[in-house]
Amino acid sequence: MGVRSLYEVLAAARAGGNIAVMVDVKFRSPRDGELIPESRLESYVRALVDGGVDALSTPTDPVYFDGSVEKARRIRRAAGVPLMRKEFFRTIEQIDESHEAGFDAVQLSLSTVPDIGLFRRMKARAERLGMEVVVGVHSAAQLETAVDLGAVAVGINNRDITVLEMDDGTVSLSESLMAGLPDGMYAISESSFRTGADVARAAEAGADAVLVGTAVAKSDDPAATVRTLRNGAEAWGR
Ligand SMILES: O=C(O)c1ccccc1NCC(=O)[C@H](O)[C@H](O)COP(=O)(O)O
Repeated sequence: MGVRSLYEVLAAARAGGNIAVMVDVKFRSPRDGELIPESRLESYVRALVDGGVDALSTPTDPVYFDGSVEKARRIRRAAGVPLMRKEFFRTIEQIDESHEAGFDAVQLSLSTVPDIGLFRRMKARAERLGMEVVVGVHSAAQLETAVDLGAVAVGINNRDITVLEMDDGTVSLSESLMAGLPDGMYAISESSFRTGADVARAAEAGADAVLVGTAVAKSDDPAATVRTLRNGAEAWGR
């Protein structure tokens, strides 16, 4: 089994002057419809691992993203890399459930958990269980809140999850927020990557990782796509 710490993946990328490649295993999206048929789950995840993916995430929401904790368990069994849960978290019990399902990390997004008291309790509970916490942000004000919360890592979502990512999203959001990132805080630039040039922009802005979902799911050869991204994003999406 490989490294199961997302923080370590981010630290290694920063130390090596690289950008880590994370893939969001998303079965459908409100914007694009079906992306990965359930019957392809294991072969898709194995292809990502073959391509050298550094870490994975998956949205477990069943309504909009066709995810589930059961599918997450299958991803867990198919891959030894760090696995992060994305969800419209509502309760502390979902944090316990995440740990029990084998997630290494949870992304708690300030857009979807705006109650800071609840946010703090969820974060503390996750950390007490030994999980890592990525604080999801979509604005400069949320980045300030993430700093106040003592975030180790932020996920800068270039798309707006409150409109179910129906917006186009652009890496320029990551570029502008990265300028206010404190030293020592890790950053994942998430969503809306279509070309190598987008990834190169995130890397130049100082992101430690990119999180790509739709573009990898839609590619004819997901392993080759991940490999291209890891070897230098320039050749991707041309
Ligand atoms: O970001 C969240 O907090 C979230 C919560 C619940 C369901 C989904 C959520 N995010 C989804 C994503 O962030 C994207 O699927 C991911 O970044 C990949 O985006 P894309 O490459 O544009 O498909």
